[in-house]
Amino acid sequence: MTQIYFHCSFAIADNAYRSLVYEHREQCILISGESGSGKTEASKKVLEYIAARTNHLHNVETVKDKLLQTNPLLEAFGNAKTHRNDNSSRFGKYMDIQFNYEGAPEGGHILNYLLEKSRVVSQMAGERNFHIFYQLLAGGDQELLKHLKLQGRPETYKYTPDSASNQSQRNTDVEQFRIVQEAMKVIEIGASEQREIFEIIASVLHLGNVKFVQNDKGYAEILSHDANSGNTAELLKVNANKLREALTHRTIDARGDVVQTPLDIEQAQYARDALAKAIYDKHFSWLVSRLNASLTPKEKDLRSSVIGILDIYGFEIFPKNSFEQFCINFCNEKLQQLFIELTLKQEQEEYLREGIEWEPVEYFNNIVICDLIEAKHKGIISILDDECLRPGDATDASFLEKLTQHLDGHQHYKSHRKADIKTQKIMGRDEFCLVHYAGEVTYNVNTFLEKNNDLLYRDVQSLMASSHNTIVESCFKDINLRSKKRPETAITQFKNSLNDLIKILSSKEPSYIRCIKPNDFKAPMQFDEKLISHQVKYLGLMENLRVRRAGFAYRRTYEAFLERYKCLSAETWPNFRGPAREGVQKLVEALKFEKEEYRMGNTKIFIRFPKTLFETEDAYQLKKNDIATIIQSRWRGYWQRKQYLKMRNAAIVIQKWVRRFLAQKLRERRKKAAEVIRAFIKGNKNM
Ligand SMILES: Nc1ncnc2c1ncn2[C@@H]1O[C@H](COP(=O)(O)OP(=O)(O)OP(=O)(O)O)[C@@H](O)[C@H]1O
Repeated sequence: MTQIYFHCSFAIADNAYRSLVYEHREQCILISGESGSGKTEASKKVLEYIAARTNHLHNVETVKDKLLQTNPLLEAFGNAKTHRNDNSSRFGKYMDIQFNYEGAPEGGHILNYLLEKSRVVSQMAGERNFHIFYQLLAGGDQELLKHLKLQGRPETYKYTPDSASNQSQRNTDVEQFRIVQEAMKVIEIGASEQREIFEIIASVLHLGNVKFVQNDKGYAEILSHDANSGNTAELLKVNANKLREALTHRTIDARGDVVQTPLDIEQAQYARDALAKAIYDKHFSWLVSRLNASLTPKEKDLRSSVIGILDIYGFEIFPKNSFEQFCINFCNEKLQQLFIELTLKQEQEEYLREGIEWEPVEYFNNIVICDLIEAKHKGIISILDDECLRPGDATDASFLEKLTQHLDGHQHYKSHRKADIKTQKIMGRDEFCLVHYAGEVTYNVNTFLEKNNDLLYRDVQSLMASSHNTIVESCFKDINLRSKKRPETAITQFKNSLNDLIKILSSKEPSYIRCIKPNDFKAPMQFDEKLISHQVKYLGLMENLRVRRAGFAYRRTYEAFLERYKCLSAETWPNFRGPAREGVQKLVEALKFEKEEYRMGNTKIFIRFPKTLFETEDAYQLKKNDIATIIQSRWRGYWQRKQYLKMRNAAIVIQKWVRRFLAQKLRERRKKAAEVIRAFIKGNKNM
C-alpha cells in the first residue's frame, strides 16, 4: 500500500516533468500536511522519480547524485526528533531542479526558511536537539572526537539531553553519521571544510556547558580555568579571554562614548544561548549556500527551465503555541491564499472569461486572516515590530495589551478579556487566540519580543567575525557592526522571504501533494477520525474537489490543441485551413466525444472525464474505481477508502488519462503511416 501512495507522488512528478519538457511550462510541486504526515518522504519520492525518469540521458549522474544527497545532509542538520515525528524537518525548504533543453537535470537551487533555532538551546522533554549533535557524538571516530574535545555521550552536554534514547537509536546515529560523511563527499565538501563544520557543532556543545559565577559586585564571571569556554574558543578559533569578556560584558556606543557594562548572570546566560543559536543558524544557512554552490550548473544555459518542490512545515496546533507556531501558521495562511488564487479563484475566473456555463462554488477566502497578520501599520506583525523597536520598557505583556487595543472586535481575533466564559477558562491572561482558516490556535505571548528581536550583542558578533574558522568568519563578517540601523526583526525577515517565495510559486504551474496523517504517531494502529477530518478541512481538499469535480480537468488553447492532434482526423490533417476553433470542433467529432464531456470556450477547449476514453462502460467504471485506490495513501490509512471515494474524479489522474488517450491515438496514427510507407517501399521494390 505504501507503494500505492508513492505512485501518487510519482504520477504528479511525471505530470510535472512532461508539462515542463513537452509543453515548456515551468512547474512547482507544493507538498503540504501536518508534521509527520509524510511530506519529506513524498519530496524524496519526487526527486527519486525524476532521477529514474532521466536515466537514459547522458552526463547527468553527478548532478542527480548531488541532488539526492542534499537530503541526508539537510536532514542531519535541520531535522530533529519531536513528539510527532522521529525525523521532523525543523525548517522549510524550496528546491528548484534545473533542466536543460533536453529535459536532463543540470543543477538545482535550495531556499531555506526559518530554522527552529530555539531547539539548539532547549527542547521539550522527550524531544531531541538537531540530529547532527547526536550523530557526531555516536559516529565520530576517536581521532575526530579527541580533536573536538568531545566525550562521546550526549548527556554530558546541556544542549543535548537524551533521556529517551536507547542503543538502537545510537546505532542509527552511527549509521547516519556515516551517510552524512558520504553525502559531504558527493557534494564535494572537502576534508578541511568537514573539519570546520564539526568544529562548529562541537563548539556549540561546549558553549552550552559554559557556567557563570556571580562575582562580589553581583555580575557574571567565567572562571579563567573554565574548560568549556576554553574549548569553545579553541574550536571557534577566537581568543579565549575575549570570548569570556564578550559573554559577560556589553559595549554600548552612546553618541560616540563607548562604555563597557558588565552583565548579570541572567543576561550572560542569554548572551551565551543567543550566540549558540546564531552560530548554528548561520552555519545552517552557510551549508545551504554551500550545497547551492555545488548544485549550480557549470555552464549557464539560457534555455533551462525548472521544477520547484516546496516541502514546508504544516499547520501546527500544540498544547502551548509560541512565536514559532505563529510564524509557521502565518506561512500556511499565505500558502492557502496562494492556493485560492492559483486554483480556486483562477479556475472560476477562467470559466467566466471563456464564457463557459458554470455554477460558482462557495469557499472561504482567508485573505482576511492574512491581512489581520500582515497588514501595514495595523496587522499583528506591525504591532509586534513597533513594540520591539520603540524606546522604553516594551514587554510581552505590553505587546499583548496593544494587540487587544487594536484588534479586539476583529472576527478572527480573540483576547482573553473579550472571550466568552468557556474560552476564558482554557485561555491564559498572557494568551491571544487566532481563528485561522484551519481552526483556532491560542498563542502564548511569552518570549515573542525576545525571539522577534533576535538580539546578538555586538561584542559577540565582532569577535565571531574575527574567527579563524573560515565558515564562522564568513557567516558573521557581513553584519555591518558600525550601522546604527536596527537589523530587520525575525518576523519581518520571514514575511519578506515568504512574499518572495509566493512570487516564485505564482510564476509556475502548481501541482499539489496533500499528505494526511491517519493516526497519532504514538498509536500507529488507531485511526483517528477527528485528526483526519481536521486535516481534510485545513488542506482545503473539499473546496478543491468541489471546484474540480464541477469543472473540466483538461484544457488547451484551440491553436495548441489543433497543432498537437491535427493528425487524428482526415479533415484537419495535414493542415486545417479555417479558424482553429472549427478545426478543434472537427477533431472532437472525430474522437466521438459526447456533448457533456467537453465545452468550447472563447479561446480554449475544455474536456471533462470522457467515457469515450474507454472502450466499454465496464472499463470506464473500473478506471473510476482505480482513482479511489490511487488516492488511498498509506497502508495504515485504509479509512480513506470510506472518506475519499469522492475523490474518484481527481483531476490530475483524469488529465493524465486524457493525455494518454490522445497520445495513444497519435501512436496509432503513426503506426498506420509507417505501415503505409513500408507497404509503399515494398511495392516499389517489387516493381
Ligand atoms: N507513505 C508512507 N507510508 C508509511 N509510512 C510513512 C509514509 N510516509 C511517511 N511515513 C512515515 O512517517 C514518518 C514521517 O514522515 P515525514 O518525515 O516525511 O513527515 P513530514 O510531513 O515531513 O513531517 P515534518 O513536518 O515533521 O518534517 C516517516 O519517518 C515514515 O516513517
